[in-house]
Amino acid sequence: MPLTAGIVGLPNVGKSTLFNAITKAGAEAANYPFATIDPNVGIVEVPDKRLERLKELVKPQKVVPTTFEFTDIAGIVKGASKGEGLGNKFLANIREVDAICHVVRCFDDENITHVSGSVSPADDIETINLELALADLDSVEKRYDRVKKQAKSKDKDALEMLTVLDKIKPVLEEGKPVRMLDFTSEELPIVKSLFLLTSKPVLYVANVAEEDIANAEGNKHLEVVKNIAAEEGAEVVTISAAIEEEIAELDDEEKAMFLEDLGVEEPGLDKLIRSSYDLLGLATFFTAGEKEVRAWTFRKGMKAPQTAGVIHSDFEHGFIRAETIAYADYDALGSEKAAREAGKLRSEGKEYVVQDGDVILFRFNV
Ligand SMILES: Nc1ncnc2c1ncn2[C@@H]1O[C@H](COP(=O)(O)OP(=O)(O)OP(=O)(O)O)[C@@H](O)[C@H]1O
Repeated sequence: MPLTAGIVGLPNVGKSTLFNAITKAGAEAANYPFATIDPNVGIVEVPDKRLERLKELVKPQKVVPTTFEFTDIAGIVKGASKGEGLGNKFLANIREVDAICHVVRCFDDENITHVSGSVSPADDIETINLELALADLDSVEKRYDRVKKQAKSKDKDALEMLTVLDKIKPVLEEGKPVRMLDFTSEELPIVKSLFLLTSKPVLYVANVAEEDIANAEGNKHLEVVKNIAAEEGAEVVTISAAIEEEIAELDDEEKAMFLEDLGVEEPGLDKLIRSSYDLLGLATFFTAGEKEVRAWTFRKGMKAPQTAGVIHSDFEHGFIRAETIAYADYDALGSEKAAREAGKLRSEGKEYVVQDGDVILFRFNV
C-alpha cells in the first residue's frame, strides 16, 4: 500500500479546486497500468530535477518518475465527531490516511461564502482540530476505563498505557492535537498503537488569492496560519488553488511562461507534493539503464533488501548486493563507467541503509 496524504478542510476553502489541480496534473496513466482508479485518489508525479539530469546523462528510451497519492476527504462541519453531516465517514477516511493536508482559506472574496460568516484561519483550524480531538478523546476515554481496571492488578503493560493516557487526555480535553506532545522512545509505540487522528503529521495548506502568491508576506491570514503551525511544530505550504488548477492544464513551455508572469519559480503544487513526501519520511532512489531511467520511493531508514523489494519481491528475496553510486558522484562524474573507474561505485550488502538519491543496480538470485 502506498502512503497517502488526505486533503481536509472546512467547506468552501478550496479543497475541490486543489484536488482538481492534482487530478489534472495527474501522473501519466500509461506508466502505471495497474494503479487502482479510485475517484477520491489523485496520483501525481514527484517533481525531481535529479531525474532530468540522469535522463541527460544516460539518454534512456524511457523515463519514469515516482508518484505520490493524495486522497480527497469529504467535507467536515462542526459536530462531525458526533456524527453530524458526513461526520463518521469523514473520521473513517482520515483514519486511513498517513498524513493530513489541511487546507485553510486565506483569500478574501465576498462572492464566496464562508461557512462561519468571515474568513478566519484561526477559527477554521480550531474547528477541525477540535472535531478530531473530540473523536480521539472518545476513544481514549473508552480505553482509559478498561486499562484502569487492569492496572489495579499491577499489570505492567496496563500501567505503561495508563501513564501515556494520563499524558494525552488533558491535551485532548483542551481540544488540542496529540502531535503537540513530546513522547519518549518507550511511549511512542504505545501512542502509535492508539491510532489517534490528532497524532498524524499535518501540513497546513494556506490557500491565498492569486495576487498574493509571489509576495504572500503581507497576507495577515497567512501569518495566523504560520503562527499556529509553529506552535504545533507543523509545516505550511502557500498555494493559490484556483491558479494551480489553471497551471495543471498547461504544457511545459506555457507553464514556464505563466510562472514567470506570476513571479514564482515553481508551481505551488510541486511544493505541496515535496512537502507531503517529506512529511511522510519518504525518499527517492534511482535505477539508471539504457532502457529506462526511473525514480522509486522508499521510506527513510530502509535497508537495501527491503528497498529492492519496492521494485519486485524477487529482488528482495534473492538479494545479493546493491551496486550503489551516490547521486552527487553520478552527477559529477557523468556515467556509471566513470564512477566505477573513480572508485565511487560501492558494493553494498544486506545491512546498508539506502540514502536519498542513491543510483542502484540490485544483484539478485531468483
Ligand atoms: N485561492 C483562491 N482564490 C480565489 N478563489 C478561490 C481560491 N481557491 C478556491 N477559490 C474559489 O472558492 C470557491 C470554493 O472552492 P472549492 O469548491 O474548491 O471549495 P471546497 O473546499 O471544495 O468546498 P466544499 O467542501 O464545499 O466542496 C470556488 O468558487 C473556487 O473557485
